[in-house]
Amino acid sequence: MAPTAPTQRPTMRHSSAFLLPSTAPSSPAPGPDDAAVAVVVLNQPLPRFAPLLWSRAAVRVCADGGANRVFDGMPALLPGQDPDEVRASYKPDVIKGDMDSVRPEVKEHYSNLGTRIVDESHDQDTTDLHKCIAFIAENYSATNKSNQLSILVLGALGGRFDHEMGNINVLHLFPSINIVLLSDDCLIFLLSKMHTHEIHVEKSIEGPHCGLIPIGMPSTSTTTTGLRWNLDNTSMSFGGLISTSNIVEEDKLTQ
Ligand SMILES: Nc1ncnc2c1ncn2[C@@H]1O[C@H](COP(=O)(O)OP(=O)(O)OP(=O)(O)O)[C@@H](O)[C@H]1O
Ligand SMILES: Cc1ncc(C[n+]2csc(CCO)c2C)c(N)n1
Repeated sequence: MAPTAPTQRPTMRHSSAFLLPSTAPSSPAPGPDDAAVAVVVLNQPLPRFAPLLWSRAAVRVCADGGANRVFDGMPALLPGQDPDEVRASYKPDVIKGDMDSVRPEVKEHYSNLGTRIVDESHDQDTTDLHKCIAFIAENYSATNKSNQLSILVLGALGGRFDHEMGNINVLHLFPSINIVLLSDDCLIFLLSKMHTHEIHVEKSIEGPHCGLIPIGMPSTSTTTTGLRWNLDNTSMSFGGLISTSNIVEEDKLTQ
């Protein structure tokens, strides 16, 4: 019998250039060839780089109580500026969720400025983040055919563990969308098995640590380049090997 040809998986490119200040001398900030960015704000303290990412985003969505964080937190992160002006400039396009956390005066404030309010209080089986990603996938990904859309989720890590797990589950629910979960200290994304992956590391702002964690299911065979402890056709699972405290050695990692 003839050997089966190896199946070609498309390559997904990952870059955190969206976090670079526009004044960085060596690496340019995101340009026209970079992915279009959508920002989702969760109900957690805003990361310090929230104003930068907000200003780079093509669409800004607040998950329910995330709107309170923008209302209270953007003026706090920009102390030299008038709070009312900050609130007028940092206006969400959409607030979506089951609306049990957004304060009534915050909802009214943004509604009066033209923010679209999508009340899904009837759905108590999906999280507010899930609702927001589904909304972006339905309404915005088709308009970005030439440019891959990256969805940056602010405040997704470092809070309540059940919420963190719910946030990670959303990565598995939308494996072909490039979703990045962010906090002040960490960023994570899914390396879907439908793709191979190229990760461009911005050493000025990320690393040197990089973990590969088989969350959700074991990985039967993982091969990497660019790390200090590369995997070579290695399986990973909880109860077996998982790659924590690995270290980035090159600007480009592959998996
Ligand atoms: N402590 C947290 N840690 C991580 N993510 C969070 C945390 N709190 C909220 N989130 C995220 O923000 C989204 C909106 O939060 P919000 O508090 O409005 O949700 P909720 O459904 O009312 O939560 P709860 O389970 O507390 O009723 C959630 O869907 C979740 O993704
Ligand atoms: C098995 C099961 N566990 C938990 C919930 C609760 N829940 C999950 S998502 C959500 C909405 C949060 O905004 C709520 C209340 C459920 N429905 N089903």
